[in-house]
Amino acid sequence: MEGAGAMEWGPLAWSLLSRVRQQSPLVQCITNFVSMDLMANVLLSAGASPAMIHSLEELPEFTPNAHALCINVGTLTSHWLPAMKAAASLAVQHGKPWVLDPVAAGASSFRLKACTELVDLRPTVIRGNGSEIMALADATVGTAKGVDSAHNSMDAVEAAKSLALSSGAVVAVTGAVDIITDGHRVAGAANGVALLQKITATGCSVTALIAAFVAVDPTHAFEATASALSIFGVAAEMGIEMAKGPASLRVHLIDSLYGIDEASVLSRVKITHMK
Ligand SMILES: Nc1ncnc2c1ncn2[C@@H]1O[C@H](COP(=O)(O)OP(=O)(O)OP(=O)(O)O)[C@@H](O)[C@H]1O
Ligand SMILES: Cc1ncsc1CCO
Ligand SMILES: [Mg+2]
Repeated sequence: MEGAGAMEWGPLAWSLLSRVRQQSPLVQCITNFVSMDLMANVLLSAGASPAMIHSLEELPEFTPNAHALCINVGTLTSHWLPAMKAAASLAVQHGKPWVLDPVAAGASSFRLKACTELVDLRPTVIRGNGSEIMALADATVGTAKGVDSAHNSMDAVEAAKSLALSSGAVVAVTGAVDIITDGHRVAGAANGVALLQKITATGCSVTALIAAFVAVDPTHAFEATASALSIFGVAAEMGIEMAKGPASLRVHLIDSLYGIDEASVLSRVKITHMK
């Protein structure tokens, strides 16, 4: 696939979603207990195939067969970390893309160190909220508010660029405008609704959706990441038209992602190059 320089974002995002639906990539998720259900359902509704498999013993047989891996440290313990590291190493060894969600990276030194060690294992994409990306880029504990962001995504643009350059990953910061950067290019995806912040694990789930999109076009991680973020936001925009609050938005978000068609993607995707 061509890069977005030569293509419009709408058709590109539609083409990637179509590939996810056709190829149904197997996405291994090592994720927190809170997000497992929503993450698996978001992946299924987009057409991908989720597998929440995290035991160290299974990884050598399972991870090489996955099309992408998503690692999320939300409910991290010292027992889970070795499996996360082993899975990341296997993914890299077998040429599979992997995506890191550094949940609450600045909440404790244990968590920050774990996230830094995972970044050293060369994720294809890192997706976090503003506070998480700033904590990780500056290697600082204490600036975050638990798993929720205390910063706007725009506050984290420079941190995202420096993390992208130091890690080699595409870095995405979610917020009112989602920022996507490889350290050189910066794009903004302006889809989504503020009420998503009142549904736990929507950020975790969009990270897994990024893994599914990168699975079908691993050599264009920047474009795949922006497209996944925008499509998720479009599904939320369509879902909110039917929702009465966070609980029903959660349901309509999944329905909208499942049913989203080409016309909706082409008319609603709002991605712009910022640099
Ligand atoms: N103010 C906003 N307006 C529109 N969309 C938003 C806004 N804030 C967040 N979003 C969207 O909500 C989703 C989750 O992003 P958020 O930054 O809240 O993730 P998070 O903090 O990691 O969430 P969680 O930890 O609960 O999974 C993304 O799709 C993002 O684009
Ligand atoms: C609420 C919560 N706590 C740890 S992980 C998680 C899900 C949102 O990140
Ligand atoms: Mg999060």
